[in-house]
This record gives sequence, structure tokens and C-alpha cells, in this order.
Amino acid sequence: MSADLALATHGLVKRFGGRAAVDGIDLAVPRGAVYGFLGPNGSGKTTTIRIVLGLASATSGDVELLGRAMPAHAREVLPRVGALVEGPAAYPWLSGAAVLRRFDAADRDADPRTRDARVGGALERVGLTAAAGKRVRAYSLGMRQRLGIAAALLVRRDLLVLDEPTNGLDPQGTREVRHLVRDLAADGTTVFVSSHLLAEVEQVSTHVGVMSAGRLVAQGPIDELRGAARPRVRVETPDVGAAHGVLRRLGLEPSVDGVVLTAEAPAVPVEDVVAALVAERVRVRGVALERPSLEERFVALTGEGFDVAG
Ligand SMILES: Nc1ncnc2c1ncn2[C@@H]1O[C@H](COP(=O)(O)OP(=O)(O)OP(=O)(O)O)[C@@H](O)[C@H]1O
Repeated sequence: MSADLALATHGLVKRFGGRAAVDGIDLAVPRGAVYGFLGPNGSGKTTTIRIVLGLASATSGDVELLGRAMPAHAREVLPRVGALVEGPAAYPWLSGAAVLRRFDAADRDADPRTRDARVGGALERVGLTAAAGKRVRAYSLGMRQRLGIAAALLVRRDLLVLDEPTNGLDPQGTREVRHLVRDLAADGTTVFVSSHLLAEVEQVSTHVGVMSAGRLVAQGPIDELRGAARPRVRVETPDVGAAHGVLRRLGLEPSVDGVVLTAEAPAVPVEDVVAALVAERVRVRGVALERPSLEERFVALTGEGFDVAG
């Protein structure tokens, strides 16, 4: 058992018919992390989350949730895990506080005498205290989503699992959810949040896992993933033909776009590239060593573009 991990899977597989929606993934979500579970639509994120929470069974492989094997220890572990899988809470005709009282009443372990304190505390944590008495119908989408998260926070949780919590939200709602995730993490809750939008989780995540067609194609601290992107050298020159020859002699494979030559992963220090160009009397307007953005790295990993703007 991995005590320092809030969630771990080993060789997790889920087949529907002959097709593997989840194809042997090894998740490692450290305690205290905000783990961005990224991947295009249909890459297997929701299926994975449903198995982790015991809502679906795996075809093969193991799941450890808070250090306990699932689904064998579901009854012991799940009360410490909050989840938002089905989107905003229903009951638009009730006030936010009344919705939470309903959820709390549905929990057989919840003492009715302390219900108001739990509801008040959950509303407070998601910043809905002022809107507690307002009908959910009058809530913005961001407020509804925060209410859904409040329902998952009625009791103290060690891990919060959010499946695409910003789906359908406007930029304001997205910001609200992002701030909430940050606040929860600051309080020591491990947060596992899925998204097909890199930009939405990039700012809050300490770790990321990238899914592509049922496989986990990258995983680790977000800074490590950033650092793993290999740089490229970019040269701007009016003497494109001559520059091309110099770069090739240095072992680079430049591509040309107008007066700009770009070569991936240069094995030569950039100052040597400049020296070689100047020695061949190539007139250089500009030279830069660029690191591909995380976005470009993910596109390279998944073969699909993330919808950055949302
Ligand atoms: N109950 C099911 N029966 C058959 N196929 C399914 C079932 N659930 C999911 N799939 C298929 O498994 C694949 C992965 O789906 P999943 O919902 O896990 O992806 P996802 O990454 O969460 O995408 P999305 O963001 O669209 O939910 C898809 O091809 C989907 O059609």
C-alpha cells in the first residue's frame, strides 16, 4: 500500500465490448496534491473516475483509495471522499441551504442536531453564505457548481474528486471554481480534478496526468512536465538559404517559414549556432531559444489539440 498517495491505480483496465476505454493505467496522486486529470473528450477520464469511486467495476487492475483497496474497503473509505460527478445540484425551486439540508438528511451517519452547522460550514467554504436563502433557480452557473461542491463538503473530506467541474461555465464561473479548488487545497484537501481544458487546471494543479485514448501518456509534477519539453532554436535572417546550410551542418533539421528558421531540440549550444552563422557571413536579425508551451507538449502527447480558450 502506498501511504503517501491519496489515489493509486495499477494496470487499471475497463473494456466495453472489445474496446478498452481505460487501457492499463497507473495513476499516482500524492496526498495534498491538486492533480489535473487531463485529456480530450472520450479519452477515458470519466470511466476512470467512476471506477475509482466504486460506481463502475474494472475489467482488471487495482485501485487504492486513501491507502485502502477498492472496492473491498468502499464503506470505510468513501465517506472520506467527496465527489462531484454529475454536475450541479438539482432542485432549482429550493434555496441553496435547503438543497444542502436535503443532501445532509440523505446521509444516514449525519446527526440531524448538527445539520445546520454542517450546512452553514459547507456554504461558507464555497463562498455562498450570502446566497444561502436564495433559490437555486436564481443562482449563476458558477454558484450552482459551487453548491454541488458544497454538497460534497458537508463532512470533512481527505480527497475531493471533481469531474469536469467547469463544463458549461462562463469565464466568471470558471474562475470561481478555480479559486475554490485553490482554497480547498490550501486547507489540506487533496483535489483530483478532470478537464479537457488544459488552461483551466494548469493554474491550480501541482501534478497532472494526461490521458489519450485510454492510456496515461504522461504523469508527474507539472513543473517537471514543463521542464521535459525540449527547446527549439529560432533564427530570423534574410539569408535563409545560407542559414539553412549552416544549421544542417550543425546537425539540425530546420524548417523554414519566410525569413524564420526553426529547429527542434538543438544539440548545439545556441551561442555556437550564432557563431557558426556569423562565421559563414549569414546576417542574423534575431536568435531565440524557445521552450514549447505546456499546451504544445500536450498536443504532442495526445495528438489532439486542447480547447485552450474553452
Ligand atoms: N457505458 C458505456 N458503454 C460503452 N462505452 C462506453 C461507456 N462509457 C464510456 N464508454 C466509452 O468509453 C470511452 C471513454 O469515455 P469516457 O466518458 O470515460 O471519456 P472522458 O475522457 O471522460 O470523456 P468525456 O469528457 O467526454 O466524458 C468513450 O469512447 C466512450 O464512448
